[in-house]
Amino acid sequence: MSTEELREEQQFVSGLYARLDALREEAEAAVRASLTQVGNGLQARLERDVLVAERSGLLAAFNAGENGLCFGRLEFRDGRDHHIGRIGIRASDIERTPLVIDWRAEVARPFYLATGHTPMGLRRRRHITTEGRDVTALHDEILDLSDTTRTGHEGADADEVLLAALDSARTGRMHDIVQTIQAEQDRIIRAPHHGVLVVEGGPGTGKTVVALHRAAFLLYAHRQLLAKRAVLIVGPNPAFLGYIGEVLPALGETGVLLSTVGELFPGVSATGTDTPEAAEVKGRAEMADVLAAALRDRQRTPEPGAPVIIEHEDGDLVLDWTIAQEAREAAREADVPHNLGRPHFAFRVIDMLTQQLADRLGADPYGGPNFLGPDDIAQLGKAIAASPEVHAAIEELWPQLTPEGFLADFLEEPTPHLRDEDALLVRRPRGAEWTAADVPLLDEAAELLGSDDSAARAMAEAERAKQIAYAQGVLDVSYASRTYEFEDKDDDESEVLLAHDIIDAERMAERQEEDDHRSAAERAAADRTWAFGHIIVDEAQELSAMAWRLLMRRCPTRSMTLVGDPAQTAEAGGCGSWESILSPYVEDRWEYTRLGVNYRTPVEIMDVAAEVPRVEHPDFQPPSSVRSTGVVPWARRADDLAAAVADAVAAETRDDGRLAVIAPRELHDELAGKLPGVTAGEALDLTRPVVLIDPRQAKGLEFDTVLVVEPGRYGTSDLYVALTRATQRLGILHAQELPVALKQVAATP
Ligand SMILES: Nc1ncnc2c1ncn2[C@@H]1O[C@H](COP(=O)(O)OP(=O)(O)OP(=O)(O)O)[C@@H](O)[C@H]1O
Repeated sequence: MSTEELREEQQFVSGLYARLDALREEAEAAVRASLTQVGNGLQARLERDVLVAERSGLLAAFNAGENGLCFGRLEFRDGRDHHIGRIGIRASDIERTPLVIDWRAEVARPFYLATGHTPMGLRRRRHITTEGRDVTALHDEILDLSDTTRTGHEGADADEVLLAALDSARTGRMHDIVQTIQAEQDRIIRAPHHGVLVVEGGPGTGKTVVALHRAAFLLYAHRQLLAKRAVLIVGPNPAFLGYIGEVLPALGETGVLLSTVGELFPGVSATGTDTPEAAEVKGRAEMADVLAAALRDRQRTPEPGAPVIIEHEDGDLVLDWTIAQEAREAAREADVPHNLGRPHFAFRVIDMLTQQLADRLGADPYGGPNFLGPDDIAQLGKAIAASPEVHAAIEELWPQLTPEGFLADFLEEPTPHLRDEDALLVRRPRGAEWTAADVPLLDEAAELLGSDDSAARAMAEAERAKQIAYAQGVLDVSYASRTYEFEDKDDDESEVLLAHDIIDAERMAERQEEDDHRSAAERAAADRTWAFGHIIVDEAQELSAMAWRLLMRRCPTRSMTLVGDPAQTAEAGGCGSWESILSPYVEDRWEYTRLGVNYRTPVEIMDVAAEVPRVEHPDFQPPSSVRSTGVVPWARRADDLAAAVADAVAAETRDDGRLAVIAPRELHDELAGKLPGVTAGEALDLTRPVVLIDPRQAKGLEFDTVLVVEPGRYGTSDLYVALTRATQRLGILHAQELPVALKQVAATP
């Protein structure tokens, strides 16, 4: 191995870190200085905010650059020579020469796509491995076969770097894969952002990690739009979101909101749980009509012949079926949400009651015209409109409702709108905790109800227009700030990232509203009506039809990436096929793509796991595993299951890496008692060496070693998920019979 090459690369990388340090210090100093700057007036505040925002964004990127700043090098046949890194950095010279190119730039693509067959102009591709700031290894691939120059770092196996990454011990947190993105993954990451892209693939094919890199790529390629509208990533549960939460910050990206569907109704935290059957009922598409019908029932009339009598200073008012019916029709014809229809209803009722009173008070006993003039009638109308009794009667017939109040009423008594057997499943007393399956229903209710904030909106809009106009002026004069070091686009269209690109006038103005310094993602989290720039849904196969309605409302442009695996569907309410999910929203205008290589599970484990779906689908083909470890899965029968699990955990725990015991929930208490220091329950800490989870919690996660306990009690898809979580070793412990699919697993005493 040539130490000279290594030394030269080290020198380059050290220089790069020195530049990173300088840039970071500059940015920190700028933030500090701006924060202490007490300028006078709005302009000074705006300028300060611009600076703080752009420098803070840069700081996040610089901090991300600390680990694995530079990991590749491309030498082209035409003499071009580029280093590839996590972020782009330029030198301080007058030309602002790119030192390292952002992995997302077009010019970096051959790093991921070039092959001996299609070298994309490359002579040599180098993988640079670093630990901290030290270069520890180089792997070179010669792509131009006529080139006879050798560096001494040509590896026998081009996949060495990938395999080292796949073999490494797990930490309980997902890591980025910028150094080893595979060609099939690269195409998905960089696919155009318009429209719906479905990414399907079996366990371990990189769906999640690819989706996260896609978010990073889209934020890079469409920064202006997405910094403003933010990207939403939806995952199945909070533990999973914790597991993937470090990937985007490690790529320098912060404009992303990670959320479960249950967290998407601001002000409501879904702490309750539903039975799977209740969740299934609540998730059905027909619930939209059911809620609409329940709401129509809240728009009432008195029974014919049993009018509401309202005491009034000028005599009783009779609000009968005819008046209420006519007012209700008029309000419904307005075709607006319920709460916005209420003023229409109230207006008609007041109008008709006024007429009623006027007819009575001004009647000419001799049959002539009414004595009252228009002014008198207007006076009567005012008095009626101000009457608390009249308001109470209107409220009774067409109440002002909140989504929470309306849904709580509905769940307390879901008949007659639901069939008896379904009503039995979802019925619950008022005041019960909200569940994740309630959130799409609350969102639906909010849509049906609307809120009468038109006056407030008009005022806010006028104020905003003023702010935008002013902020635009400030931006125009204050940007001589071409001090960005970022390499942001490929060489051909090389362009320095301007402050304008990061903060435009609109966003600037938004920042000013009530001194609102939150990021777009933070503001989006607090706003039910926020329209995201792009939505990524992981484990998309699990979402109910009602959850899809909620998500589609959050993404009117339908710029979405959906990743999932129908074979892993666990929720009874999960949608059956991509067609059935998507056709109501985009018909057949969506792209479908598949990932076919399993990067997680070695072939020995996958052979065992694949037998599970094959019981029902004999032709089932799992993704092909990229690795083989020679370690064969085992099964052990034990009467004292908890003791056997404790022994197995002791035997399988390694110094580094993570072990998961996956067991049915009802065994958790007993198992936890035998596993000191284990983490379990809702507040899981996945970074701990041993975790105890049930199959649903295991979704999307991975561990070095997995012990699956009592698999006979799992459903097919839960079992398939559980068996495909290990990167190295799989053991099965059972007291009951093994399911047929696992009978072949080597039994150990
Ligand atoms: N190109 C790659 N380089 C390095 N590691 C990779 C690559 N692709 C995938 N991986 C790793 O493979 C593992 C599985 O990836 P991921 O969790 O994204 O798969 P998945 O398809 O979402 O799986 P599942 O459906 O089972 O949840 C992760 O550890 C991921 O980092």
